[in-house]
Amino acid sequence: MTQKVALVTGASQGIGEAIAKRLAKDGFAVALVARHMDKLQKVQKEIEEAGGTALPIVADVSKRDEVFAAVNEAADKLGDFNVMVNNAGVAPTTPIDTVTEDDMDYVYKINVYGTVWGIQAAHAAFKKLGHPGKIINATSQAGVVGNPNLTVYSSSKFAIRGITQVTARELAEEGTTVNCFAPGIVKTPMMYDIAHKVGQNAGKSDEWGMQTFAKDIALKRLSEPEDVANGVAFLAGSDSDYITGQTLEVDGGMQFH
Ligand SMILES: NC(=O)C1=CN([C@@H]2O[C@H](COP(=O)(O)OP(=O)(O)OC[C@H]3O[C@@H](n4cnc5c(N)ncnc54)[C@H](O)[C@@H]3O)[C@@H](O)[C@H]2O)C=CC1
Ligand SMILES: CC(=O)C(C)=O
Repeated sequence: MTQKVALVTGASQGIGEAIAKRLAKDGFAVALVARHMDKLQKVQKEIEEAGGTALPIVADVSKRDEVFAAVNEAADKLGDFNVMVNNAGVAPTTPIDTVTEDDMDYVYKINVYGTVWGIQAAHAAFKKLGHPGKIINATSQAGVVGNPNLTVYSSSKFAIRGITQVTARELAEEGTTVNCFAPGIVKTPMMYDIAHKVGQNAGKSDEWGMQTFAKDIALKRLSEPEDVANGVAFLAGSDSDYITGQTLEVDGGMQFH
């Protein structure tokens, strides 16, 4: 049997890096996409040292042609295309009165447009290869319940859940599933940046900022990137074949619905 191929965007650090490493461990050949080759090559080396297969590809997910080129390169060089993980995202802190047109363009072009381009490119590859696949999008607990001071980010993550539901219905006939994962408060550069701003505004430490988010976690601990990768591994594997259009919350029990 040929090796299945997954592409993970935002694979140079944080949650994307953990997902890429987990999917490689599960037997996927993994295309690693982000904007900086040196960081991707570091992740590639670690995957290969652990016995996996990884291909670094530089692309900006806000650019449609770059996302299509990345998917095509992954399919050509790795020999198939089965799973697309639209994980790349940005999360500036934006209290409502400060929101600018530039904030809206910046966040929506990466988080929302990037997800749409990723779904389109993956779907085109599945059609060309003549088989269905799995598309997995990053939303957030902040895309399930609005989070203060994150108007732009939170709303972009609500949009991703909407796009997931719509495309799950559109692609179901072909056997392709589309789901999202909703992390909680994960120890990554993104979350430490948000915590830093919250702490700074209150004249307190980054750790204090982190705990303001963490206080509502039922399981009483912050998330490791690997906690999220475990959920994504389930959505990428055959045990989730009968699940589509859903949001898998991997947040230690922050949001219940
Ligand atoms: N860290 C957290 O607590 C949470 C994160 N998430 C979501 O999980 C995903 C991953 O987040 P983290 O790993 O924490 O973020 P991070 O900031 O640590 O890493 C983001 C990754 O995306 C890449 N990226 C950013 N813009 C890009 C672009 N235009 N083109 C290609 N790659 C780009 C970065 O290079 C990096 O590899 C994001 O979609 C985020 O919104 C959701 C809930 C909580
Ligand atoms: C960054 C994020 O997704 C949060 C705070 O849920």
